[in-house]
Amino acid sequence: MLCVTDKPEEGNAFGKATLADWQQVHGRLPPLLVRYLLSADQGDWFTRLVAYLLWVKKNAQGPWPMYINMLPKVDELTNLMNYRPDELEEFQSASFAALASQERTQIRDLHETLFSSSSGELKALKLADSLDDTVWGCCMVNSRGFSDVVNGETVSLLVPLADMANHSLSPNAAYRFNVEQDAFEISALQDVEVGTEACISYGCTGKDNRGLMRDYGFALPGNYNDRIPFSAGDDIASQLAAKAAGGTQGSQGRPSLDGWRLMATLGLGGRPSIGRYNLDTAADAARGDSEQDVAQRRRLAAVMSLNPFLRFPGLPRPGSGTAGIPEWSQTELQAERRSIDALLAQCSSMMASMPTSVETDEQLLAAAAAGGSGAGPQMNVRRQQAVRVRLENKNLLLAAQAVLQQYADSLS
Ligand SMILES: C[S@@+](CC[C@H](N)C(=O)[O-])C[C@H]1O[C@@H](n2cnc3c(N)ncnc32)[C@H](O)[C@@H]1O
Repeated sequence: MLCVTDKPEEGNAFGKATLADWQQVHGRLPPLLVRYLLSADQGDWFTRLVAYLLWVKKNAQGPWPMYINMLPKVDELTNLMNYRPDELEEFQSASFAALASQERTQIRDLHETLFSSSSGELKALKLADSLDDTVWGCCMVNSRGFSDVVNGETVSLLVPLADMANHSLSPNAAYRFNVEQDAFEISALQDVEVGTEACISYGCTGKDNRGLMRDYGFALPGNYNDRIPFSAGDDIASQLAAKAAGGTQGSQGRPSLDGWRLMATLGLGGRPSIGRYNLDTAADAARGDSEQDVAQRRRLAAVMSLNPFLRFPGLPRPGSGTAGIPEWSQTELQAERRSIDALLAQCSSMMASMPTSVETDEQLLAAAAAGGSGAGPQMNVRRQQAVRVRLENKNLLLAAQAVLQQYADSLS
């Protein structure tokens, strides 16, 4: 394995000693690389592990060439930093495109200042002849690196073969560094049937699909952390748009929904804390891969997206359904309906801003999976992944529309 630590100085379990052991087995490393790997103040664990991997890729013998050959090639990587500008359009999302180009800029800087064989600080090591080499190394460490805290020391590792385990919201296996055995272990958390995939948790349970795409290059169907970017309607752009459209949004102001009534209608329990409704418990109960769990997580993410617009009159109210919620006057009812309509209109306009339909996206993915020509010759792995992401974004909007419609129907 390749290992770097946050405390590489002598005397720590995984610093100098580990590097010395590695060299005994696999051969000497150049002094410049050893100095870089052991200097805590020069670069963080991430850049040190990338440097280590890039050197191993080009130079190490023994089992390393076989491992490197098993790793995906740069063309196969779907991490956001690897997207080209024309491929970014496939996300149909300004926020994914913005994050991707920010990532690309950062990686170009890192390449030029550190890894580049012609200009970087480590140029004598000839680690990266092109930007693609640096992108590859960074994506590998981002998406395949493990980290663990052992005796107070944070270790970051690349562990051949162990890094084949995929991420699951309901993992049946877990990893740890076993200090007594001096071994990295993946062990089952439960009985695992023959033929069942062993999955671990990447420890990314709080990441939305943008974060997952940035770090790993995949997105989760029904990611509970995803949020619809509803506008409060009080920013200048919305006010101007509302004015141009006849002033309805401006005159109505920020949408506001009765949180108690909405949750009772949707059959959701829980209560708000620190001004924010929390559905983590319900999301925790729907961590499986079944369509039902995916749909439930989307619905919960849709409700959580409405959080900024929820009010909870008469806090604290026990979660006892609609019982005890006072009758509304016609004026109050109309105000509530206007807010629902305003939020539904935002869903429709976000949906309309994406050029393809759910059906088209599904057909494109089915054609790509079947390997037919329906997806067109341009449908490389990054484009396919972007289509999956935009389809997920649309499904989240559909879930929000369903939630809002259910609430609207309950008021009539
Ligand atoms: C550590 S590797 C896991 C093994 C990987 N399948 C392989 O051998 O190349 C991490 C990569 O696997 C993929 N991956 C892991 N978990 C996934 C999941 N739940 N859904 C889709 N792709 C996943 C992503 O491409 C990620 O960057």
